[in-house]
Amino acid sequence: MSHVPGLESRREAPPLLGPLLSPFPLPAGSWPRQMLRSNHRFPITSSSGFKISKVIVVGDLSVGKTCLINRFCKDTFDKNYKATIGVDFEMERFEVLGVPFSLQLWDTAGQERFKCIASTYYRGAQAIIIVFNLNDVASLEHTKQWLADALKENDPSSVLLFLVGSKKDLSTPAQYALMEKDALKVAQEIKAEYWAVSSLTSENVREFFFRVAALTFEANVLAELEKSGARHIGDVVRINSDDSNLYQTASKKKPVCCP
Ligand SMILES: Nc1nc2c(ncn2[C@@H]2O[C@H](COP(=O)(O)OP(=O)(O)OP(=O)(O)O)[C@@H](O)[C@H]2O)c(=O)[nH]1
Ligand SMILES: [Mg+2]
Repeated sequence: MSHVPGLESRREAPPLLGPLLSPFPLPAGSWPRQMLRSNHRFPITSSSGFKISKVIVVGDLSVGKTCLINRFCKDTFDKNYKATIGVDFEMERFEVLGVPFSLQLWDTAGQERFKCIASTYYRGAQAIIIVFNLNDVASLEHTKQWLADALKENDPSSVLLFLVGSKKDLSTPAQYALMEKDALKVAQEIKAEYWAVSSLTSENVREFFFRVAALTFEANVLAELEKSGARHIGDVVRINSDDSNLYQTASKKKPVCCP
């Protein structure tokens, strides 16, 4: 299983990465519990803005949003469908090069009758994950509407977009290849990164959320640096699968370029 060096989810720290990780205690405070379900107790704000990112997960009913989050956060899979009512919530904690970082994962309801409740939680997202079922082309067609609704409450120029095809285990390779073509086209149109996952087998689930964490963390660090004016020409902030250093300062003569 691959990983991003320097980026670890707290619950799944593999022993090999021990030196990069340091345990950190749960902060005091608690979440409002109405409509929410969280496995951790955290204050909702942080003194450092880049340490928490809000991520919303949207898409048609029964495409597998809840299973995706549960596979990553709890390593569980429930084959029985239980509709999400309004929203659910999970917090996943990471450490990126020693910096505690959390993703707030907002699991929204796909059922029409709960949509207006769920949409009140869209605001302030730094990433939008739009899920569709790889075996249901209508759910892919609906992704643009889900995105449009989510973008009404967010800044389209700064939000990160992910298009996720779910239930890959149910497709034959030939069926998957066909659907992938359409999905890549949609992803290109909406400028989203495309992933195909299976919550049943776990395929790509961890890799996908680590990617979300890496990109949102990077975006937040850049935004903080811009805000504080601490960033100089020639400085590079980057996280990708080959990097072990989050922040590098390059000389002006020989800048290091982002990939
Ligand atoms: N085979 C297979 N089934 C899946 C997978 N992911 C989800 N399912 C099944 O699909 C059904 C719906 O999953 P949910 O995660 O509850 O769907 P949802 O998108 O959260 O639905 P709403 O909360 O109504 O919006 C359940 O019966 C799951 O067991 C998967 O990767 N593979
Ligand atoms: Mg659900």
